[in-house]
Amino acid sequence: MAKPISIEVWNPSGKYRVVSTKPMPGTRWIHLLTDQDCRVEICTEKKTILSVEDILALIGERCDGVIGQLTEDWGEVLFSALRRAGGTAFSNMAVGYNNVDVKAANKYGIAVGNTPGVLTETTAELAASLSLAAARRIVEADQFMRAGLYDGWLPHLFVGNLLRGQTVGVIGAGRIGSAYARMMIEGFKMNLIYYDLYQATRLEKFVTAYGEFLQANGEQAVTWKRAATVEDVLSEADVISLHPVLDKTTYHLINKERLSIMKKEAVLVNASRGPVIDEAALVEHLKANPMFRVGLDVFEEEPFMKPGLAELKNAVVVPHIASASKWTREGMATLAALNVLGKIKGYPVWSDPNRIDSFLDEKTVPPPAAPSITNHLL
Ligand SMILES: NC(=O)c1ccc[n+]([C@@H]2O[C@H](COP(=O)([O-])OP(=O)(O)OC[C@H]3O[C@@H](n4cnc5c(N)ncnc54)[C@H](O)[C@@H]3O)[C@@H](O)[C@H]2O)c1
Ligand SMILES: O=C(O)[C@H](O)CO
Repeated sequence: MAKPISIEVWNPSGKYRVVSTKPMPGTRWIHLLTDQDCRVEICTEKKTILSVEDILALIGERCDGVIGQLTEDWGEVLFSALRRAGGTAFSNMAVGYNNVDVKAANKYGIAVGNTPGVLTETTAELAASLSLAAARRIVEADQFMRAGLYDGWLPHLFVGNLLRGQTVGVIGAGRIGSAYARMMIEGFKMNLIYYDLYQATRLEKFVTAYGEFLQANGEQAVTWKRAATVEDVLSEADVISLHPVLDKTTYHLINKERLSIMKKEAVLVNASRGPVIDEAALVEHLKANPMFRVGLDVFEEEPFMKPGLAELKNAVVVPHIASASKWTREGMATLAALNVLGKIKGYPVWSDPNRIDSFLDEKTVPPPAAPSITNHLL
């Protein structure tokens, strides 16, 4: 018999049963559900990554909707079980939903929600932090200090890269990629080259206007270029940050060949999804090119790093924390809960998943809508 899963229950007499596979920050998301007649069951198992079997046990015989996490494998098995339990709604507590088999969800009539917008600036700020940390060798220098090795200022000590006036490359100039680009351009007066399947018109207008502003103030204008190929970005840029969705077009987008065309002293940042980079090829490239630096928030086979990466001084590594600010994580929990509630209640999908502020204002009642449903099943 399967081991029972430990849960915390809110509003036991609620009509609709909503399960969250993890405790999530804040309590607003819980109250939004319980105020609308939901019984909320939160999995409190200590285990970090739940298996499909664990989640099947959580879904049980009757379940209206589930809030899940990007570490879980949401496919045929779970969606069919959710359907059998009478469920119609699932939401990831994440904007990325490459862990979800949307075709399987469609087959069982389950709406799939995600949490865009609320994490855009937070994630871009972490990508900017990784860019600076890698360019200026912050982690290496910190370790040096703590090891008691500093015995005085030296002309060559931890010399890194200057960002001002250099070129920032962005691959995937959607919400986060564009926010990151604006930070690097406005903050460090970098020029932009980007690659995306679509034109980033608002970003281009921003760079043009900022360039004109700088010029009017006697400074050199910043410039932008939309690249025709990924290779153009990789060969031209000094700092490159990856922000595309993960799908079959972006799997191993950065591979051995593409690493080889990058500048020897370039900085590469990844706060999108690990498999966008062939991590084994990256380790080899970092070993062969000690002046090439990376800042990584995500890894190909989380929670693991490919052999050799942890020993490399030219890599800054953090554990998938790009959206980890209190406001953002509470907002993600709220959006995920409202996606599930919206489907249960039969509300329409919000018209613009890029404008979700009205769901996040704690002082007002959120609109009767599901903030972001990716498969239009409402
Ligand atoms: N590290 C983290 O904690 C964290 C946090 C938030 C988001 N993310 C990841 O970042 C991704 C982007 O989030 P977003 O809100 O900016 O999404 P978005 O949809 O606004 O942007 C994604 C962009 O990728 C582009 N794209 C798709 N295929 C491409 C290709 N083959 N080549 C180049 N560009 C391509 C799209 O056109 C789009 O502009 C998410 O899907 C998620 O995986 C990670
Ligand atoms: O896709 C996402 O939202 C992240 O990876 C976690 O914030």
